[in-house]
Formats: sequence, C-alpha cells, structure tokens
Amino acid sequence: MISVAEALEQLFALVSPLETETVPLRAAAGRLLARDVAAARTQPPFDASSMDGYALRRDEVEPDAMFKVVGEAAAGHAFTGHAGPGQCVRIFTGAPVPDELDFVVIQEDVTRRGDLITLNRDMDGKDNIRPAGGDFKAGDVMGAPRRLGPTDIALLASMNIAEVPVTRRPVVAIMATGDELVMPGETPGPDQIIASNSFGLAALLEAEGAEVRMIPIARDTTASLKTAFGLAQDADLVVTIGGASVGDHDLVAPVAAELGMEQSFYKVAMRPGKPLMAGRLGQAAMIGLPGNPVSAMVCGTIFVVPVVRALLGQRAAPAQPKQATLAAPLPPNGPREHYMRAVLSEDGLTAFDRQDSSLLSILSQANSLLVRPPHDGARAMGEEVSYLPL
Ligand SMILES: Nc1nc2c(c(=O)[nH]1)N[C@H]1C(S)=C(S)[C@@H](COP(=O)(O)OP(=O)(O)OC[C@H]3O[C@@H](n4cnc5c(N)ncnc54)[C@H](O)[C@@H]3O)O[C@H]1N2
Ligand code: MOO
Repeated sequence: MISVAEALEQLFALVSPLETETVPLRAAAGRLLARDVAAARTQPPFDASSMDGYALRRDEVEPDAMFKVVGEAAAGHAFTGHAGPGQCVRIFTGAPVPDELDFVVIQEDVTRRGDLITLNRDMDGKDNIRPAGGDFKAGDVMGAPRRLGPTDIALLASMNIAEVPVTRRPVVAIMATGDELVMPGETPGPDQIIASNSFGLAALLEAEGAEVRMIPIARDTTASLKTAFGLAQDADLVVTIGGASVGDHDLVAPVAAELGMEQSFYKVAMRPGKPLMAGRLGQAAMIGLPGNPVSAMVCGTIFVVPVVRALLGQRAAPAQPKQATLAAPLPPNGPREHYMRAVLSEDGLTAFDRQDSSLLSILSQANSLLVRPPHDGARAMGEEVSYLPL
C-alpha cells in the first residue's frame, strides 16, 4: 500500500495538460485560460467624467465663481467645440472630458440660471475625472492558467477580447459497475440498489470543468466490462466505480489488465478508499474507484479532482488542508490516513460518530473532511487538526 501523497504523484505522472482551443467569450466562463491574453485597448480610452455636472478649469475654481455653459459632452458624444476661460461644458457620467478642461464639478454643487452656473461655497476639491488607462492599458496581461469566473469574463470583454484561448475540456468517462445497480428513476429488484456514485462524481467533475460521459452501467461479467471500456475508449480519463476489491465478482482490474492497462498502483493507505487503483489504458489515464459511495466521493475529491485540474493545465498539486480546532475529542487513528466526515461550526470541528463508507446521508450533512495522519494519537477537544472544506 502506498501513501495518499505517493498515489497523487503517480497519478500526476499519468497526465499532462490538454491542448488549447479558442472559444467565443460567451462560452469561456468556467474554462481554463490557456495562454496570457493582452488587452486590445486602453480603458477608459479617454479621461472620462465620473459624475453628472460641469467640466471646467481647476485653476478657475473658487467659491461663487461663475461660468458660461458653451456646450455638452455625454457618454458616446464628445464635445467638439472650444471652451475658453470662464466657460464650462455640461457633462454627464462616462463622457470624455474636453482636452482643455481638467475638473468636473457635480451639478449638486452649482446653481444654474439659463446659460450661467455659479459654484457653491462648500464644494469638495475632487476632480471627478477617471484618467485614461486608469483601469488597464493596451497590452496589459491577464495571466494563464486561470479559471475564468464571471468577473474575468467582464474584464476580457472590456479588453475587447472576443475569442478566448482555453484548455480543451477533459473528457472523463464514468463507468459504474455491478449487477446490483439500476439507474435513478428505475424500479430496483429486491436485491438491487440505485447507482449513486456516478451522479455525485459527474457533478463534482463537471464543476471542475470536465466533460463527463456517463457509460451505461457495466455488469459483473468480463463481456459487459469490455463493452463498457470500449465505450470509454476515447476519453482522456476513465473512472471506474466498484469491482475494485478482492471478491470473486471484482473484475475491473483483471479486465482492464486484459485490455492492456499498465497499472501504476493498487491500494492506498487511506480510509475510506483503500482499494483504489490507477494506471494507463491506451491514450487515457484510468482511475479505479472503490464502490462504497463515500469512498468513491472522497477519492473523487482527493484524487480525481486534482487529476482533472492537471489535465486543464492547473498546477498539479494536492488539495491544501486548512487548520481548525476540535470541538469534540477523537480516538486514536489506525494505520491509514483517515478522511472523516465532519462539521465545522463556530465551535470548531466535530467528526460524526458513524464513519462507515456506505453512509451518504452523513457525507451530505458534512461540510468538511477531517484529515488524520496514519497512527495519529487520541486528540482532545481544543487541539488543532487539518481539514478539507467540502
Ligand atoms: N475481503 C475484503 N473485502 C473488502 C475489502 C478488503 O480489503 N477485503 N475492502 C473493502 C473496502 S475498504 C471497500 S471500499 C470495498 C470496495 O469494493 P469494490 O470497489 O469492489 O466495490 P463493490 O464491491 O462493487 O461495491 C461496494 C459497495 O458499494 C456499492 N456500490 C458500488 N457501486 C456503486 C454505485 N455506482 N453507486 C452506489 N453504490 C455502489 C455496492 O453495492 C456495495 O455495497 O470492498 C470492501 N470489501
Ligand atoms: O476503502 Mo473502503 O472505503 O475503507 O470502505
């Protein structure tokens, strides 16, 4: 059995970042920026008024000063005339400030009669001008790799980047295995259960930017498993669920081996998730997850998510644990790294008493995985421990 850290290292060795494709800006949200992109323009492209008011000369600003209004500048409509001494231009938010003027007084601070304005006595000294390039300049760079969120999309739009270079989405084939499984919505036989893992994993990986392909449930026969592997053939990553243990019907490893899988490892010193396997299957990386629902989701979080990130060109790195204090004591840990379902509240971290790897209801109530090193001693309330937010 290898450690979680060794298993992750071996997994990262199986994958490298996928190629770059160009997508329209509207399709770029959630994607991984693959190359640095440079702003195609300067923003704002001109000195712009940040307020509705009057543009004039700063050196003419004094209490009770009067100015004649000689024209107007609105957003999208620059003032093209000439404003001399003692003159001002009616200006609106977003309009270019005329070249010869350098101050905008807000309209609340003036009294207007006809074409004449008089400055009030207690106006503040702010010029209310956004300088050209104050946001960004042409050539300024958004650095890759970067997961593009809504705010990045707004910035790219503002930079006039209509097409965005992103890493191709990794195609992940998810293959549930087992004679006992039926799909949600179907009527299970008396000895059957509903396939849940593939749905949880698909949601987990799609949230990371993967394109998930659900392979029909493979039965516990060599022929059915071969058919399912065939359907998964052109994926970047094949994730099998179940059939990974040592029982007579656990056929995933032997069938994968028959299909040429070069195994990197089998079994990791962790709980849940011990019978994890990984290797290379043709062009694809393969991860064989244990079938127990919590094991599958925990291994999905600890191993599959970082692999998907590595395929997307993000830094190949394990999830970074955080620290919190215990709100309840813990018994000593065994020889495997233990990922315990826990709740983090303002009192600290509390692990659930029941940690069996079949209990999805407890996983769903948990908001954290409390991470315990192998052979960790008993822990008292108030001690610091590591956890991963869920
Ligand atoms: N003699 C031993 N038995 C077992 C060992 C062992 O070391 N020696 N390890 C146990 C551990 S730990 C785990 S984890 C499981 C892993 O078993 P498999 O990967 O072979 O998984 P299955 O036997 O196919 O299923 C286990 C359990 O999970 C249910 N399951 C499977 N797939 C799904 C799915 N897609 N959705 C929902 N539930 C699923 C399945 O019905 C079983 O109840 O082995 C232990 N045994
Ligand atoms: O890997 Mo098993 O997950 O400990 O139940």
